[in-house]
Amino acid sequence: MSPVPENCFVPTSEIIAVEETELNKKQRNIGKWQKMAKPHAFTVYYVKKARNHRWRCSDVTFWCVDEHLCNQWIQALKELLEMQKSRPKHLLVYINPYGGKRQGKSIYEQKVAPLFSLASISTDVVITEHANHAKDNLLEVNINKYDGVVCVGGDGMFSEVMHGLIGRIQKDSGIDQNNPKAPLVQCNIRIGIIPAGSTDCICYSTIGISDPVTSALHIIVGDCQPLDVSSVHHNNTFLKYSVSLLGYGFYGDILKDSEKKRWMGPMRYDYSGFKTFLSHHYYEGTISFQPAKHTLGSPRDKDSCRTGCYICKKSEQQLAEQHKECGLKHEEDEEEWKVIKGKFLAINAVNMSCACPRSPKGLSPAAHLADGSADLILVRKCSRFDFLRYLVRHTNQDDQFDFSFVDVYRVKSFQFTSKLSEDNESNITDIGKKRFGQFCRDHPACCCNIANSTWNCDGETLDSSAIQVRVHCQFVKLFARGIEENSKDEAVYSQSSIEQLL
Ligand SMILES: CCCCCCCCCCCCC/C=C/[C@@H](O)[C@H](COP(=O)(O)O)NC(=O)CCCCCCCCCCCCCCC
Ligand SMILES: Nc1ncnc2c1ncn2[C@@H]1O[C@H](COP(=O)(O)OP(=O)(O)O)[C@@H](O)[C@H]1O
Ligand SMILES: [Ca+2]
Repeated sequence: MSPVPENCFVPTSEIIAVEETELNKKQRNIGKWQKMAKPHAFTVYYVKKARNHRWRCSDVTFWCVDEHLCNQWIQALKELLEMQKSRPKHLLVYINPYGGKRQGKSIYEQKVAPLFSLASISTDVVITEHANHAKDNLLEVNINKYDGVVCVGGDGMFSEVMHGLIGRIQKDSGIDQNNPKAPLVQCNIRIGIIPAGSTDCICYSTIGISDPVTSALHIIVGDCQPLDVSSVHHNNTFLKYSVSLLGYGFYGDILKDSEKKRWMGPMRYDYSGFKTFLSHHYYEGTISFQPAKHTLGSPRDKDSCRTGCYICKKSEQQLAEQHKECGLKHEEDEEEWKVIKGKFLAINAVNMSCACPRSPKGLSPAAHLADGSADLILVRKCSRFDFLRYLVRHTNQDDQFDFSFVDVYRVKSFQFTSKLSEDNESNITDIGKKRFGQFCRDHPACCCNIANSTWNCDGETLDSSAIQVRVHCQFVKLFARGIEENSKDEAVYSQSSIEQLL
């Protein structure tokens, strides 16, 4: 029997399974049970909370002499489990075998599949053979027979599955995604993430750790965490959806360089990060945005989004009211736009904190998972030393927004146009541009922008630098509980409380 502290409790919502247990001879001959003629037993598997938001599957076995009483307990506990209606029974799983350190398949088989089978969850597993395999598959599969979709991989793999699901629902509902103002249909099929990628920021920012067993347990207990999603358009063409980082300049350049170095695995981001830091390119452009007046929070808040967050709840209520009023004209279009022109080292729009193992508090520590807004972070041209000071603050407790060259706004929509595309539109000759480009390549130390940067959209590059972005409140749902406050202290478990009842 596993050692368990005295006088503790397990919420039924965190029981994973209950099974009748066959006692072997050795077990029967220990302790007080050896005097029993024929002991009967059952085992309760439950979520045990460890440090740093880590969840583990623990078990405790209860013995008694009375076979009938033992069966009654098994029956009663199984009925309690049956009452947990939000738990998934049948899941569709996509595994990217090439994500991160290429361990997706073994992580799933060794750590996740045994837990799913313990929790009586049946699965259909697809090991992807090429990029977009999962996305294309989701457009044709019979999704109604599943209680959710699980992706094993990184942020890129999550993004692929999310695009498949959202695209499928819009297609089924006859919505044209190319129309930036189209009333999109929410995605109510929950997505689970088993982290096996390079950054795993979506997983880390939604449960507080990047750990496959913890994620599997969040899926099993059937929690639901809504997430804001940004739609990205270029004029009237749909480009992508984003849930974590939409980054131009620094993070766009890192991504572009790192794609050529996939063979390095997750290390490619550190290598390309160092290179991009040294290149110190800045980009000129205009950013216009609509401030998110509906949300209660601000990006400089000291508190961060946690399980049951009241700011996200308030946005949920507002969303429900908006749905009721649907058909009435929204004033969104008439609301004020702020316009900022400048030279930027980085433009980052984040729908969540973007916490990850590299930066446990993330790019915007007070961003909310489901408040219907994104935090727009503008890092203007500054010295290399100052930019390094800014980056280092992502890894310690100091405020990364407390710099004269950094501005942060909470927004519900924004647009960006680079100076180069503005100039192109005003018909500056290409020849002149090429000469300018040549000049700068010959003098790399000058740091000026010889070309546009690229947008990094959850780890995928976008084809266009001029984009229009709109945040859709609580647009997708995850199998997750959010990040729990002091999870270790709250959770206390016991064997003796149940044992005494037997
Ligand atoms: C001096 C150290 C400074 C460290 C600063 C770390 C800030 C890290 C913030 C990371 C935010 C990540 C947002 C998430 C993005 C992901 O969606 C996306 C896709 O993920 P996937 O591959 O799992 O599919 N990932 C990415 O785009 C990768 C972002 C790259 C993060 C690495 C940054 C390293 C920077 C190193 C700078 C080195 C300066 C050294 C100076 C001497
Ligand atoms: N079988 C496959 N072969 C090649 N690429 C794939 C495959 N399956 C998925 N992908 C693509 O790989 C990209 C990166 O995957 P991801 O799991 O996020 O890993 P990483 O975190 O290392 O970038 C995603 O954009 C996804 O579309
Ligand atoms: Ca948000």
